[in-house]
Amino acid sequence: MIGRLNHVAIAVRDLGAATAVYRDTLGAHVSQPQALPEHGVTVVFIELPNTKIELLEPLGEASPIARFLEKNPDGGMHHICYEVDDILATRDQLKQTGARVLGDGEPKIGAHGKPVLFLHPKDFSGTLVELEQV
Ligand SMILES: CC[C@H](C(=O)O)C(=O)SCCNC(=O)CCNC(=O)[C@H](O)C(C)(C)COP(=O)(O)OP(=O)(O)OC[C@H]1O[C@@H](n2cnc3c(N)ncnc32)[C@H](O)[C@@H]1OP(=O)(O)O
Ligand SMILES: [Co+2]
Repeated sequence: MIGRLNHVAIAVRDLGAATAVYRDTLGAHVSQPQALPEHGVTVVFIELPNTKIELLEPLGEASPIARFLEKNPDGGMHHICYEVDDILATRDQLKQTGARVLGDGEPKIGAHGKPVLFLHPKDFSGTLVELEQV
């Protein structure tokens, strides 16, 4: 069902400051910021040899990561994204197991222009899971 690790996401209060840490302290190549108003976040991606790191900052009043940052003021690991071949078939299989698919259950287009879905952290060892169809 799940395939490659596409990215690990870290929620941050200040995307510029976090970008500077990864670029200047860790020597990473950081992409330009991408505002995703339909997802309530602004993101950058750090390409690593074997996967990507996504840094995300709240965008707008109804950001889904606002409460996470209230609980984790320094920021923190927010979600993990696995690649899947067929997101609708995977969703339907997961729903049959009782897993909760977040939102209206329909895939939305994510930062990579691909369909994504999110699964409730309470069903996956306290970890918010994102699925991206590749
Ligand atoms: C798609 C664009 C981009 C990309 O990669 O392409 C992105 O990844 S955008 C990422 C931002 N979008 C999302 O995160 C959408 C899915 N997230 C949600 O719907 C919410 O964040 C949700 C429902 C997971 C949590 O919402 P909220 O924090 O407002 O609700 P609660 O405080 O009631 O949380 C319920 C319960 O879950 C725990 N929780 C919340 N967030 C996380 C998390 N990231 N990891 C682990 N656990 C989490 C929270 O502590 C609550 O637990 P409790 O024991 O009841 O306190
Ligand atoms: Co993501």
